[in-house]
Amino acid sequence: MTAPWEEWDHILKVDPDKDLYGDETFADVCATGTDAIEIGGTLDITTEKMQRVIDACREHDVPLYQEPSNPAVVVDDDALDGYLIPTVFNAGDQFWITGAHKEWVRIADGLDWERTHPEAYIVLNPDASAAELTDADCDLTPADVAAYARVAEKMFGQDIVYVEYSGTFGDTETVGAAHDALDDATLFYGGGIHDYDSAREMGAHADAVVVGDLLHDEGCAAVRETVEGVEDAHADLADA
Ligand SMILES: CC(C)=CCC/C(C)=C/CC/C(C)=C/CC/C(C)=C/COP(=O)(O)OP(=O)(O)O
Ligand SMILES: O=P(O)(O)OC[C@@H](O)CO
Ligand SMILES: [Mg+2]
Repeated sequence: MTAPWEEWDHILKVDPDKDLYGDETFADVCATGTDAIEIGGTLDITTEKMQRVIDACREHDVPLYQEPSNPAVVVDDDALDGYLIPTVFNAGDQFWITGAHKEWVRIADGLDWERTHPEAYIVLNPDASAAELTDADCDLTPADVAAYARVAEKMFGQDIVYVEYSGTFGDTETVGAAHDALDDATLFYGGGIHDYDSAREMGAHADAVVVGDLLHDEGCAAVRETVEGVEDAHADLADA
């Protein structure tokens, strides 16, 4: 069976702690042409803020996923297509590799495993909140990142590997090395995608490109350009 993310080119990450741009609404957000919405951020997330975004998106037909940054912010809601649960492969603090997950499973009143999917993060921007929080080792060569990606797929059975440069545009050689290291797993790339050209450039190295801050800082028209950029990159690869 094909997993939904295998069909995605573009993912929009909505930070529940941030406002939308100008007077834009979630109807506008859901009409950007993105393939899926991921709701998540590292700092100042609460279940109330999560729920507000879920409620605003529930009537629209874009696939909706929660990406919780800790067990306390998980929301049980049928409007969600699923839960994408990070595990940070290069974390310095073990809590973010399996510790949080153990606590979640211990305290949860039963989990819906059918809708629960892990993401193998490799966090590479040392200035991002996610890197600081997890004490990630970001001093990695393309070969190191490729090896983490391969370990994630081959030894830990991960279907999604996520190269995360949150807040800054990443190194295409590093992202390409991670992509080349994978056989079947899907490579997500996120960080600093801000226009058509940056989406097209990184789209050539990743299966799906994640756009975050741009939605809140520049709005839906700018996001729509990034959808076109990554779709054009993938059309070029299909023609090659
Ligand atoms: C077991 C459960 C339910 C959760 C654990 C989840 C883990 C391991 C999280 C660690 C990494 C993390 C914080 C992921 C959240 C997704 C993410 C990277 C969001 C983007 O973060 P930033 O852009 O750095 O944050 P801000 O925009 O809030 O500054
Ligand atoms: O906010 P940006 O830099 O677009 O990053 C997207 C996403 O990878 C963050 O988790
Ligand atoms: Mg962010």
